Amino acid sequence: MQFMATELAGVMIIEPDVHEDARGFFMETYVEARFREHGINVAFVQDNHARSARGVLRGLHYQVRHGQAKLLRVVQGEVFDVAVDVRAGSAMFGRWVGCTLSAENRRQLYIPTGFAHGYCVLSDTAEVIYKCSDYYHPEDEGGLIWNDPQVGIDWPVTDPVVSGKDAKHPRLNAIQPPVVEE
Ligand SMILES: Cc1cn([C@H]2C[C@H](O)[C@@H](COP(=O)(O)OP(=O)(O)O[C@H]3O[C@@H](C)C(=O)[C@@H](O)[C@H]3O)O2)c(=O)[nH]c1=O
Repeated sequence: MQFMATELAGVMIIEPDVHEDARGFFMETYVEARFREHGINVAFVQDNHARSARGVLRGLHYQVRHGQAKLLRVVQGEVFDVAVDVRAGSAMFGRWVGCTLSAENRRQLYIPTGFAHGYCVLSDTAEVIYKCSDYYHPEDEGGLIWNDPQVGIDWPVTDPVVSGKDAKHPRLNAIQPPVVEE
């Protein structure tokens, strides 16, 4: 398992060691002690699984008081996955990082609390699974509009399919900032 830093401190790409043999493959996807060695010291309490069609864009989401660190991977298809630093007062406020996650590259993306998250689908369908460090609190959901020019995410899709909810998120300068505990 290799941990690679990104331009946004705290957001990490994790590459598994894949053991292939005549039967198929085996890989470890989460080993608490290894993650801790790399500064990822969270307790995951919820796992999610979503399937989406080509061109779907979900996000950008975070929870305001019940921040969720997330560990994402793709088990079918390919997505472009994005984290945006939305922590008020952060030197990196509004900066984004993106990474292609696919069933083929088997990469994982770790996103700490305080970051908005979203992804778009690059294959006919894609199935994303992820662990979260807090429970879903729908009343606590914060959102950032996916195409805010101030953030300038270079999405590899034009005219994506977004939910009614996601079409209404505010721009960066009007978001409700997440409460980040030190
Ligand atoms: C996120 C979530 C949704 N739901 C329900 C609410 C709703 O009826 C349905 C679909 O919800 P949403 O439209 O919010 O699903 P979705 O747009 O996929 O929401 C997710 O987007 C990505 C980008 C994230 O980062 C996640 O944290 C989460 O916010 O599933 C749950 O029951 N539990 C959950 O944890």
